[in-house]
Amino acid sequence: MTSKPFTLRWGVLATGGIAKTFTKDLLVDPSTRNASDIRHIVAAAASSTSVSRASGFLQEVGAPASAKAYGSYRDLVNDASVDIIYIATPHSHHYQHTRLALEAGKHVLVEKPITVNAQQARILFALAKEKGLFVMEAVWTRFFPLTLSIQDFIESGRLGVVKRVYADLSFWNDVEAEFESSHRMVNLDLAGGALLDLGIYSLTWVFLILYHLQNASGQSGKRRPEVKGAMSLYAKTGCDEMTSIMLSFPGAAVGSKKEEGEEEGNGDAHAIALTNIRVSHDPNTEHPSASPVRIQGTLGDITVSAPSYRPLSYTIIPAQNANRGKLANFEFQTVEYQIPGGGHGMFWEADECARCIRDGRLESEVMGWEESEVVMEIMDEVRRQGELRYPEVIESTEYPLEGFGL
Ligand SMILES: NC(=O)C1=CN([C@@H]2O[C@H](COP(=O)(O)OP(=O)(O)OC[C@H]3O[C@@H](n4cnc5c(N)ncnc54)[C@H](OP(=O)(O)O)[C@@H]3O)[C@@H](O)[C@H]2O)C=CC1
Ligand SMILES: O=C1OC[C@@H](O)[C@H](O)[C@H]1O
Repeated sequence: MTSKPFTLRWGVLATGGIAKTFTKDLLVDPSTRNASDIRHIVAAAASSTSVSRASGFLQEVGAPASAKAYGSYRDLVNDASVDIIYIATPHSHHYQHTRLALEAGKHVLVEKPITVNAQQARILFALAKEKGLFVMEAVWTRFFPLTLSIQDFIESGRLGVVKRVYADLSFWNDVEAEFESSHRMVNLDLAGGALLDLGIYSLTWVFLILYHLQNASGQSGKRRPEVKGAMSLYAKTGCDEMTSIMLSFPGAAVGSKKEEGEEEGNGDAHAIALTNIRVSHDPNTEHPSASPVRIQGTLGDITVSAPSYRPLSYTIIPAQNANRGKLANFEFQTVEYQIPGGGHGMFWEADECARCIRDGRLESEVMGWEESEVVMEIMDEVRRQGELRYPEVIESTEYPLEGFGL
């Protein structure tokens, strides 16, 4: 007997670039990705600019005629026919808009980075817990079958003990010519800059392996890394244009299979997380650079194709040399993926929201609250070391504040 799929009704808050991409993915038939247990309905969208912008958006993405258009975010979160709000405003606005939705009793999927600092994230998670609502940071890369397959491979122990992860997401921009000072990539009032927009993916790859896969049993929790950052600021706006982070995970190397009774811990692991808006991880597509993500175990490497936020292949490379030969039990292989259904690949995170809400879970195990919080703490620390502070109004935890279209 097949049971009816669980239906999740979405309200889209904001009508910019990623809101369009995500909403189109919501409309992709889940059966194209072999998902028969859930379905998504685009129930409404809101623009802070005008109701006509919201209706133009709904038309453009191909939403059903029943979808409602609102000219205010508050009206959207108060719509009884909406279960979950997808927040796609600039980073600076995530805290205020997530609170708006939670206070109205709605579940939330909020674009990355969840907030501009860790304290804001903590408050949101506490509020969601108090109200019994689901909240997740929309780090879509975590939900790709490719990503889960890499994690499985490492957990199986076949790569040995992971000692080092290198991850880069950087773009070759003519910053002065391409970005007006008001552009969200460089505007400090919108928490612009490389770290929060792109560097979060480099940290994501580090965390997917060296944090997420840590075996925390028998310890008081997962081991957090020590962090050293280098940051250079863009003279025109003060946002970060280059940020490089070294992380050391003491005694937290992951990957080997432990035998019964064996001591916890595989020694240290190191990571390098890079981001830049002056030079690229791959400046010339005719002559591709080395992989932007490299995971190095004692039995071999995994390299991941660019771009690191939406890779379509990875390669497993068994370590081998004249002295030691090959100890790994796998062969060199490139594994290729396609995004099904003509979508962009954002539907997998939407499916996760539906399943969590269906099952009464307030947080996802793939992108849980604690991990979002620790990543934010690292970005706070790197900013502290780099002396980058955003304007008080967007670092604030006060709510509600004027000027956020509430
Ligand atoms: N997961 C991913 O792959 C991606 C994620 N992102 C994330 O999504 C978020 C939005 O990025 P993106 O869609 O590219 O941004 P856009 O600038 O294209 O869109 C942002 C939207 O937010 C609304 N908004 C509300 N207040 C403001 C304000 N003060 N200034 C500007 N816009 C405002 C506007 O919609 P309206 O007028 O309708 O209210 C605007 O269209 C960011 O947090 C970014 O990190 C971005 C790109 C890719
Ligand atoms: O999340 C993102 O991924 C792709 C980038 O181009 C974009 O700026 C960023 O927000």
